Amino acid sequence: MVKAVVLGAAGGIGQPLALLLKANPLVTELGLFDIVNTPGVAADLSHISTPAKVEGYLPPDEGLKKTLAGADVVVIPAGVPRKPGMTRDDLFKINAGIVKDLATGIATTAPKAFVLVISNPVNSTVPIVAEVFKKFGVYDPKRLFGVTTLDVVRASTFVAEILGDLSLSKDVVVPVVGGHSGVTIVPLLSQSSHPLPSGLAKESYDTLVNRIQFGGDEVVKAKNGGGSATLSMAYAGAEFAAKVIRAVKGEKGIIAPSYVSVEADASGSSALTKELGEELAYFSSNVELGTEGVAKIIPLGKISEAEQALIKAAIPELQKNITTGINFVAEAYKTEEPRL
Ligand SMILES: NC(=O)C1=CN([C@@H]2O[C@H](COP(=O)(O)OP(=O)(O)OC[C@H]3O[C@@H](n4cnc5c(N)ncnc54)[C@H](O)[C@@H]3O)[C@@H](O)[C@H]2O)C=CC1
Ligand SMILES: O=C([O-])CC(=O)C(=O)O
Repeated sequence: MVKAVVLGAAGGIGQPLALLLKANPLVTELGLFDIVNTPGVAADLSHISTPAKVEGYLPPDEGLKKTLAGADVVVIPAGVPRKPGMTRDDLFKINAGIVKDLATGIATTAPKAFVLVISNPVNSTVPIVAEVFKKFGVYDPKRLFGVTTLDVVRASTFVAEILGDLSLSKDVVVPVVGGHSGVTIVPLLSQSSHPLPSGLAKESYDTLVNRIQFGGDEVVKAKNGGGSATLSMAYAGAEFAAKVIRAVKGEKGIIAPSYVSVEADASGSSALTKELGEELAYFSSNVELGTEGVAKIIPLGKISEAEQALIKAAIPELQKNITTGINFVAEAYKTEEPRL
């Protein structure tokens, strides 16, 4: 029995993500929460002939609590998306408060759930969830994930394009590490399961790296004010959620990159710190998943000089984003009690 919950379920990501979770035969219950439209979305999905029983709630009448009751996996795509000209950090002002409130709901109703954060800026919203959980004394770093899967999905697609065969994209695996915004997105193309053409010009390599780092902007620009990636994000989010669910159900050896607290695995994190030459509280790296969430943080291993330079450029930005998230919660609790 697995209860999956989507918070922000009526949105551009929320709806297709809920559809894909409803299509997952391992999900037996699907809880949908949003400030609008969830009863309609739930009624619609409930007619699909798959096992999950679907329920949708709105804020009044303890809707959040009802949605979260008994949740095993909670995915959060609630919040505002970017418009052209904005960075992900520009979303912080609105999304930080939304994520803090939803995290409070999870901490008080489903503190053991695995929490998968999609809402941007992920580099800061994941620390926000952690800080809220700490205030309620229910924090387990193994159970908190920033969803960076879309970067991995994009890397697979763009590498397959360069190799001239899109049918390869489902098999191409490129670790993408760091965080989830611009220069903090670091593709380790030297570790691609399908090596790049040996004669690839430096300029083409740089273009590929830039496209993976700024793939989100490509979509924001094309949507021209209509938001950011939703369908590819729903696909990526459902893929990651499916991996977490399979691991929790006992499947061994499942590995996926995710933005996690380095506290989730002490030995992995000290190896990572050595590699980075810097202590970071959160970092996206390949993670082995297990029944309790993060089983192991896998260090970067051998990377190229170009990748080392990319990581060096990512670290100060990541540090700043992490501190912003932590400070936001500390500030909020100066003037309010941590309660739902
Ligand atoms: N991690 C990643 O790779 C990606 C993250 N994102 C982020 O995901 C977020 C959502 O994007 P979209 O679905 O396109 O936006 P959207 O505006 O289409 O949907 C967001 C939904 O959240 C709901 N919402 C707002 N406040 C809420 C609250 N307090 N409780 C519950 N629901 C609430 C809204 O009613 C709306 O239905 C954005 O922050 C976006 O930047 C988007 C793409 C990729
Ligand atoms: O670009 C955005 O704002 C949404 C996002 O995170 C992505 O598509 O990677």
